[in-house]
Amino acid sequence: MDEIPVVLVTGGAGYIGSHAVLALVDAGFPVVVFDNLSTGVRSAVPEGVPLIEGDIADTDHIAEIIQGFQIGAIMHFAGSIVVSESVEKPLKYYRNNTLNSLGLIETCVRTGVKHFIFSSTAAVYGEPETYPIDEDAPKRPINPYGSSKLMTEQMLLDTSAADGLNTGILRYFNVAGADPAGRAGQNTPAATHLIKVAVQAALGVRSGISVFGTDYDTPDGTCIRDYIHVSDLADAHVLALRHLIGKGGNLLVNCAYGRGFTVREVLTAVEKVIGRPLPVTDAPRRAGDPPALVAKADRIRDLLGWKPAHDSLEEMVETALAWERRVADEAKARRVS
Ligand SMILES: NC(=O)c1ccc[n+]([C@@H]2O[C@H](COP(=O)([O-])OP(=O)(O)OC[C@H]3O[C@@H](n4cnc5c(N)ncnc54)[C@H](O)[C@@H]3O)[C@@H](O)[C@H]2O)c1
Ligand SMILES: O=c1ccn([C@@H]2O[C@H](COP(=O)(O)OP(=O)(O)O[C@H]3O[C@H](CO)[C@H](O)[C@H](O)[C@H]3O)[C@@H](O)[C@H]2O)c(=O)[nH]1
Repeated sequence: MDEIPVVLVTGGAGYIGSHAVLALVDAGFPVVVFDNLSTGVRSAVPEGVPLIEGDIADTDHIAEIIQGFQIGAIMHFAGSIVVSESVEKPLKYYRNNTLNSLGLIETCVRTGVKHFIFSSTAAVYGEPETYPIDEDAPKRPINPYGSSKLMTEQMLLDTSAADGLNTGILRYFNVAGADPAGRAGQNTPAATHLIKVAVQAALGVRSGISVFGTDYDTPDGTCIRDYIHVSDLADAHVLALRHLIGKGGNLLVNCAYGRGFTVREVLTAVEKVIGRPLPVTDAPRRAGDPPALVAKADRIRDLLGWKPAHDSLEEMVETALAWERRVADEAKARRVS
């Protein structure tokens, strides 16, 4: 590989961004993190990696950083991510995920950044008519979160065609787990993700867990999702960057394993790992939730040679649990001292 760009990671203090930072550093890329710490935390950024606190809305600040650090590639994780909140506060999502991305993309073009990798989502597909969902399936988001991300995808594709920005659009399905070496995990205390909430309930950090919707048209009535381990996803980002550096152009891939689990199956896996039942309550459907999202996940393997290394539900649960135990132990130690 002839070019080793300095990579600016927006949202690098967050859950997925912090794992991508580890993967980039492990692969030998110089990295700079930019984050407003709205949900991310300073401690998620490894020692030796500069963390610049700021908001992606501040394009002058971004331009200064791009020029100062001679940034050649951007991985854009910063955004608002809670589907149900997007239904209640759509404009927050259009501002942070669409408008702020527009400013960032414009700044990249203006300052000559060559490569841009974007965190998109399975939520762009809405309620697909055929399964598994391939990348060319119709995009009909059913919540503002998905719409806000789809608009950014389109801006990137158009900018790539007009200005030659090499663009990687990575549509993540449901991301779970934590770094198997224990260096990172999901830090957001109010996180809403199923596996995170379930392991917190297992440890008594939460009093229990609700199953949102038990009357979906699925084998056990609960929603189906295609869960992907965060470290496999982080590796996919490094491969995507290498692909753009080597080949240029565009890349648009689903990031998933291509198989789904119901909410109840996930909770059973957590119970198996902890060896006891969870305090589970059935609850009404949550706004904006599609019944099933399972990917056709061949393109990422074919184009990038991606080989998942952590693709068992058990490992996702175990690594999430190990991280949550560590966070709980640290909090306990702080209370005692
Ligand atoms: N977690 C998932 O299952 C999932 C699935 C699909 C797509 N995604 C996408 O992946 C990306 C990362 O998600 P995550 O789960 O790591 O969430 P996260 O909340 O842990 O990380 C987002 C990070 O962006 C920062 N941020 C938010 N708005 C910002 C702004 N205006 N300026 C600067 N920093 C800002 C936050 O402080 C945080 O560190 C998001 O774009 C999300 O939409 C996540
Ligand atoms: O306490 C909980 C939490 C979740 N669920 C259910 O578990 C499934 C997964 O929910 P998550 O909140 O873990 O994830 P989402 O599918 O809502 O959304 C996630 O994956 C999407 C892509 O599939 C988006 O990108 C989004 O950012 C990301 O949070 C859903 O059916 C949800 O209703 C529960 O039953 N109880």
